[in-house]
Amino acid sequence: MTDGAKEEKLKRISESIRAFPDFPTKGILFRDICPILKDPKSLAAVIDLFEEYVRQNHQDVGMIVGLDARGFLFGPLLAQRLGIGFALVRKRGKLPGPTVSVAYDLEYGKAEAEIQEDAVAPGQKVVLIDDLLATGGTLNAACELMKKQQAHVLGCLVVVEMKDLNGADKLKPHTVFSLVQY
Ligand SMILES: O=P(O)(O)OC[C@H]1O[C@H](OP(=O)(O)OP(=O)(O)O)[C@H](O)[C@@H]1O
Ligand SMILES: Nc1ncnc2[nH]cnc12
Repeated sequence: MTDGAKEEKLKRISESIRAFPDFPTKGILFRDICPILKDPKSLAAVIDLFEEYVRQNHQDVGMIVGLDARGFLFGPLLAQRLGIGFALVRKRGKLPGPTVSVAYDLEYGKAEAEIQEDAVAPGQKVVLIDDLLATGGTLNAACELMKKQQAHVLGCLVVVEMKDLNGADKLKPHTVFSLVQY
């Protein structure tokens, strides 16, 4: 992809993100990615850029792992493009069968992340995906789950990174690739 094509895609994506003050609680500036999904070119741009990044940086990825709920909007599309599978990390209590879970904090509350025991294989190389990185609590919990399952995290992908909350620091040594930064 040329630099010009990349710039054009990034512009279209950033124009498709809205901000809502004081949602879901006072003091939070909520970055809403819903308009990306309403615009097929913007959604395709997200997947194009993620696909190129993964092909260039994580050639040996075996599975895309997406985070509840907005990671599910992008993850399966990317996995299809790459010709690999997709696994779900869900909020606690949603998945049947044997599961493993990890508790975590996020920008506006607490939650527990869960994965089915057989979702990823020991030694499998995975890339994690979500819509947004804020404090890093959610992606960090997913990294913990991968560790418990002895899967190897190659890196994390997000559409939006809230730089001032330093989520990327919490995820070290894992890397974060983001498309739009605030
Ligand atoms: O970096 P953090 O501080 O952990 O915050 C980021 C997470 O918060 C949001 O999800 P949320 O838990 O609100 O759930 P949803 O996707 O189901 O709306 C967002 O989609 C990320 O998953
Ligand atoms: N500011 C924010 N906007 C959208 N999703 C979020 N998840 C955590 N913080 C968020």
